[in-house]
Order: sequence, then structure tokens, then C-alpha cells
Amino acid sequence: MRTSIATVSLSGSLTEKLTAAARAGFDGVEIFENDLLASPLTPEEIRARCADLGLGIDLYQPMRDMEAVPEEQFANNLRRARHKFELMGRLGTDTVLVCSSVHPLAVDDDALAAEQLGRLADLAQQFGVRVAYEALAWGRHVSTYDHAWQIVRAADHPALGTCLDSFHILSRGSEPKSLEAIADIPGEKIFFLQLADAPLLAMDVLQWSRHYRCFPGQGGFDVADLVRRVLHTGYNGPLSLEVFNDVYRQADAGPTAVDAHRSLLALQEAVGVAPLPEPVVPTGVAFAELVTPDAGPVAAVLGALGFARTARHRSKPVDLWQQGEARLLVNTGPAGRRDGTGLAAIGLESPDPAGAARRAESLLAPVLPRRRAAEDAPLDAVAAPDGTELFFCATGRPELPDWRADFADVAHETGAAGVRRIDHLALVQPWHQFDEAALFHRSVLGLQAQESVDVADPYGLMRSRAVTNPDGSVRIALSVGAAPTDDTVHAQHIAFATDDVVMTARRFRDAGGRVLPIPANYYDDLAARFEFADGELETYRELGILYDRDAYGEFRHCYTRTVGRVFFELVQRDGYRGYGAQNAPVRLAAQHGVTGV
Ligand SMILES: O=C(O)c1ccc(O)c(O)c1
Ligand SMILES: [Mg+2]
Repeated sequence: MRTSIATVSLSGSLTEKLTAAARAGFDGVEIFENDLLASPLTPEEIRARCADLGLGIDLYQPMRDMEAVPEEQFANNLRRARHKFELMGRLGTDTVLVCSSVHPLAVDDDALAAEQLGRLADLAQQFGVRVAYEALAWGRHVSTYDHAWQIVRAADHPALGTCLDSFHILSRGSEPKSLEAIADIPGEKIFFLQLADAPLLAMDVLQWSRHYRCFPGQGGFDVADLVRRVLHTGYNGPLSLEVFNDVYRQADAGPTAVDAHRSLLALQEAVGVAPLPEPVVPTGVAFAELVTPDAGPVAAVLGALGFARTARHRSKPVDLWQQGEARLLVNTGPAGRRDGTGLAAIGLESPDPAGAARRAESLLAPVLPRRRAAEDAPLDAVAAPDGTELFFCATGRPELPDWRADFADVAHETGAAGVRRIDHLALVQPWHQFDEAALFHRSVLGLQAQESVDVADPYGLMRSRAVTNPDGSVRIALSVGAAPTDDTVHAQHIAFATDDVVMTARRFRDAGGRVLPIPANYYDDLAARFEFADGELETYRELGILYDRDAYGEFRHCYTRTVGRVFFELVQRDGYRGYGAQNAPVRLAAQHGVTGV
């Protein structure tokens, strides 16, 4: 279907917005009046710019406070409308949005509203314009879509239809009963469909709408169900995003537009109008790749954790460090010299690497060259929104390229310390990309997103949300902090699963590793909350081990100090399903050094 986006959803000048929308693959735009008023371009120039970019102008909006007003007031409104209809001719657009009145003079009189909207439509018709009447959820007398439709039906004018907006509809409740009346609207009388999602918040609906809308799939509304209902009426106009959001007003328009278009692609797949290549859900973590200008500090930590350097890349300065099924690549090539120590790439085991890459590409993920160098195995890879490279791996499958073929074994001692595998990867997102990251990992990789949790940091609030595969062998914890983030604290981290965290942590410390010290108050509180066997709490205190418990089991974990922009966690998960969110504020405070250590 045709995809469109309201200019209010993107930051920048009108020109920047149009360019971003076109580059992201939208077919059209809704021009928001304020964007036009503030633009130095004439309507003709805007029209030409859109045409050059391959964008249609699908809607001009909004006209406000039109209907159900005293005659004198209405005469004024018609005069205003005539100006706008002329303008629309210059812009080359034929549909205008009229939102339900919030004017103090508007009266509660549907017959008057219908009569005046009919006269407005008469005038519009002379200009070849159609009027789409939308119920604002906070409209003075008309605040529901079915009420707006009744007025449109009563006016019975060919140039008057309704505009449905998922926010205004779903913010008032999504009981199937409240949505049934959509089926009563003939598709050709739905002149426009605006789409937005929103997190489920209990707040004033106008504030909710103007500040917290997000792209479909990023909030708590069932936008797909609504779209299915609207398509069932026979509606075949654009699917258009109209997202008022404080974050997107600031973030770069280019990436926001890509995020927006991805959400519409995923939505169209969900409602069955535009299939995409099947998701290929990853089945494990093949490796995590660190880049660093100096392998020394990373090697010291990994060695103390019981990892051994088992192989070396045949042609590049990359070492493979391994323990159990946990594999880390340590890359001292140019990226590390440029960016310092950090997590640069993740290898995901994929049942069908090429299929996974096709899926990712269809959802606008940048595809990376299959070979980073002539001699490398040709691996399919894409970039996540935060820049992390995701490699789709087929480890040990003879018919497919294997990343391990790039490595030659080196003699090593095995000093294993109980680490089995990578439990999870924690990726701190740029402040404006949290919702995008969750949607990306869900739609592109087919992972399931867990609930988002708030975590107090001494210098700001963090939000965190895990995305996982069904058996928990791939877990990625996405988080976002207040901007600007402190790189040493809001660093990426890699959590290793161990069967015995006490043993692994002790081995780490005895080998010269430094665990993150945890304040005594934390252990006093643990003693109050839980009963421990004799000596257990003292052991935790000594090794900086944190403890949590959920309905499924117990969780013990501890942290290394940060190296560059990465640190490591050891986790012992005896059935426990979470990520220690309860303990995260203590960990963050410890990392900030507010404990004075
Ligand atoms: O918040 C508003 O005023 C506003 C304007 C136009 C719309 O289409 C809308 O959904 C909201
Ligand atoms: Mg709207």
C-alpha cells in the first residue's frame, strides 16, 4: 500500500523532512501547516521539490475549529478555508484534514455541524478538494470516530469524508465493541488513515498525543488490529504516520524516517498486505567481537576469567578467546585504534544466514559487505541502529561459510573457570534510539521483546528492555540513559553464564582480576530480605556478588571493572528469567564511584 508520513513526525526544516521521508522510501507526505508557514519555499517550489523526490502530497493539515459555530463565525471560517483551498491548488494536493473543534464558541449540535461541514465541502469541491473530518480525542463536542462519522454521514456530501487516526481511536479504549462501528463506514468515505502507537500511560489525552506518540509496534496499542478493520471496509488510501513525539522532534530526521518506514513495513506484513521474507530467528550467540587499541587490558581480564586465547585470525590482528561455548574476538585493527575499547559486533547463529540478511534488508537494515577482506569467509551481516554489526553465522555447517575458517588454532593452556557461554549482551542505545532498537530487534531478528523497566542511576533514569529468542540462548538487553551518557558507566557489557559464580569470581580475583565492589548497605538489605545459609552472605560480600530471586529461581551475579567502554558480568541463573534489574541501581552507583572506592 501507499505509505506516507506527516512532516510533524520529523525534525528539521521542511526540506530536510521531505528529503528524509523520500530517502527512507515513503511514497508521500502530509504537509503540516506550520512546516509550510515556516518554509522559505513557495508552495510551487514545495510541490516541485516533492515531485523531484518522488513524493506525493497526500494531505494538507490541519484546519481547525471549523464546525458548529455561530453563522458569523462560520462565514469567517469559510473565508479562511477559501485561502487554504487556493493554497492547496498551488501545492497540488487534494485532501485537507479538518479536526473536530475545540473552540469555545462551538456548540453541541450535530445537525449544525453537518450542515456547516456540508457547506465547507461545497466550497472545497469548487477547488477540487476533499475534506477529511477527524475526531480529536479531546474535541469539544466530537471526540470519537463514530460520532465524526455520523456527522459526515448526515452531511452526505461527496467531497466530505472522515479521517481515522489510530491514536484518537485507541487512546479512548480498544475494547472490540468500541471498534466495531468501523465496519459501518463505507471504505470510500474514509478519506484518510493516520497511524500512531503510544505507550500505555494514564495521563491527559492531549498531552499524551502531543508528546508521546510513537511508531506502530513501539507502543502498547494494537494498531495492526485497527488497520485490519479499516482495510476490511475497502479503504485503499495511504497508511500515513502522524507521530507527535518530543524525542523525534530533536533526533536526526534521516534515521527517524527509516525507523518510521520500517514500522510501516512490519505493520503491513502483520496485516497481510505486503509480505516480507520470513524472519529467521537466531538460535545462539556464535561470538562477540571487541575492538581495542591495546589487547593487553582486555586479555588480562579474560585470562583471569578463565578464558584462553585459542586461535588467531589468519590475516588480521584478531584473536579468538574461548571458554566453554563463550567466544570473544579481540580485534586490535583500525576500528579499535579509532574508537577505543568497545563491543563492535555480535555473531548470531542462524539457521539460514542468507535468509536472515534478506529479511534484514527488506526492513531497511544496512547490509554490510559479505567479506570485510578478500581472504575472509563471506558472512552475511547487517548493522543494527546503534552501529553494532550483526553477523549471521552457520558455525560448523560444512555447506555454508564458517567464520571459524578464518582462524588458525594456537597452542594454549586450558584454565577454565566455569564459564559456559554468553548469557546476554547489554547494549546501551543512543538516547533517541531506544524504541527503534526494540522494534529493530523484534522485526528484523524475530526476537521477542520483554517489558521495559526503569532503573535509577544516580545521575539519571535508565530504561532497559530485553529481547530474546524462545529458548533464551540469545538475550540482548537494550538500555538507554539520560543524555549525554557517561561512556565508562553506560558502557556495553557482556554477561557470561557460569554454573558457580562464587567459584568463577574467586578464580577471577585470585588471578588478579578486580571485581566491582558493592557497598555494605546492600548486603545488610539482602540479609533483611532473604535468609541465607551460614557464611553465604559473607562470601557474596567478599566477592561483590549480587543476589535476586524471581518466581522461577535464584540469580547471583557480579561485575568486572570497566575496560574502555565495555565490562563483563558473571551470572549464575538457576531458573531465574530476569536480568537483576532490582540490583542495577546499586551496580550503576558503584560504577559511578559514588561509594568512594
Ligand atoms: O494535536 C493536534 O492538534 C492534532 C492535529 C491534527 C491531527 O491529525 C491530530 O491527530 C492531532
Ligand atoms: Mg491525526
